[in-house]
Amino acid sequence: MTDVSAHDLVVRRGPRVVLTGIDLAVTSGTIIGLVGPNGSGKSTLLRSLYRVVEPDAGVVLVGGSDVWRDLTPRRLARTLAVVGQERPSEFAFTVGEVVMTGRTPHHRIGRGDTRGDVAVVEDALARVGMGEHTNRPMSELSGGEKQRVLLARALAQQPTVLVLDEPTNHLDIRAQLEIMELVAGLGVTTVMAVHELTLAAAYCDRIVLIDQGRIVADGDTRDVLDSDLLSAVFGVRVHCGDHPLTGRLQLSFAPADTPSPPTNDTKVAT
Ligand SMILES: Nc1ncnc2c1ncn2[C@@H]1O[C@H](COP(=O)(O)OP(=O)(O)OP(=O)(O)O)[C@@H](O)[C@H]1O
Repeated sequence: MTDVSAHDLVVRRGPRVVLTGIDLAVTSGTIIGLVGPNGSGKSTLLRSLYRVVEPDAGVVLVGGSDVWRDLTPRRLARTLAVVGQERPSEFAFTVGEVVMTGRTPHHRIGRGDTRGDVAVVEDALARVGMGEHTNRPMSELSGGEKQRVLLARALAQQPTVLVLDEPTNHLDIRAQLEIMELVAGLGVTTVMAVHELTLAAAYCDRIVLIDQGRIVADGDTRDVLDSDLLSAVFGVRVHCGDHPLTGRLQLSFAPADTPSPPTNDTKVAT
């Protein structure tokens, strides 16, 4: 098991400060949901965790190692797998070939794929419901199928840390729930950026709310996904209630200027 932390991170892009004063601690085996408006800095924070954006100040530790000073990208990839927003240029390859690239960090240079690698790839594809698609070209897959394949590639890395940037992008509602159930069942330390706040509420152990490059709340799901806080950050009306089917937190939204119906007795932020 591996924990992840960030200490006093600052990221600048040209004259802009994109992230500042970021402190984050992710305990082994927990799922953290990173939520916030467009452009608030979620992807930049994730990219600094997976060693693509080097912070201008501060430190990122994965399993106690400083990702920039102690780890090469290859060594980090033996521990940490990513499903990012970047779309790889691998669409000339088959599904099986793309997922097999997840085994590369574990290969000695020059070693070919083993039967063990093939078994890991088959298992990863089966887990995301793509076991029948191994030989199809990536170029012909739908957006949701591609997203599942990219998750399978991350699983094939056999990581102890997963970083997911909008993992349910392009997925239909059933697939969203299946993927979140799968991730929750892995028991792997997970940091994910999520726009679907009801999904974040259902599957994350903790929520970190980020706005304009700063963490504005970090805590239990029901404390952070609070109607007043979300209303202030997103500029919309928010209703928090219990999901009628699961009892988990459920959120509904309306434009800021929406009047309440006459007999509304539920908690709604204005
Ligand atoms: N390389 C860059 N150069 C200039 N500005 C950048 C760069 N990368 C990110 N930014 C800016 O930093 C801010 C944060 O971007 P980021 O992608 O981290 O936001 P986000 O919260 O992931 O947004 P979204 O929800 O829209 O995906 C944005 O305003 C973005 O335009």
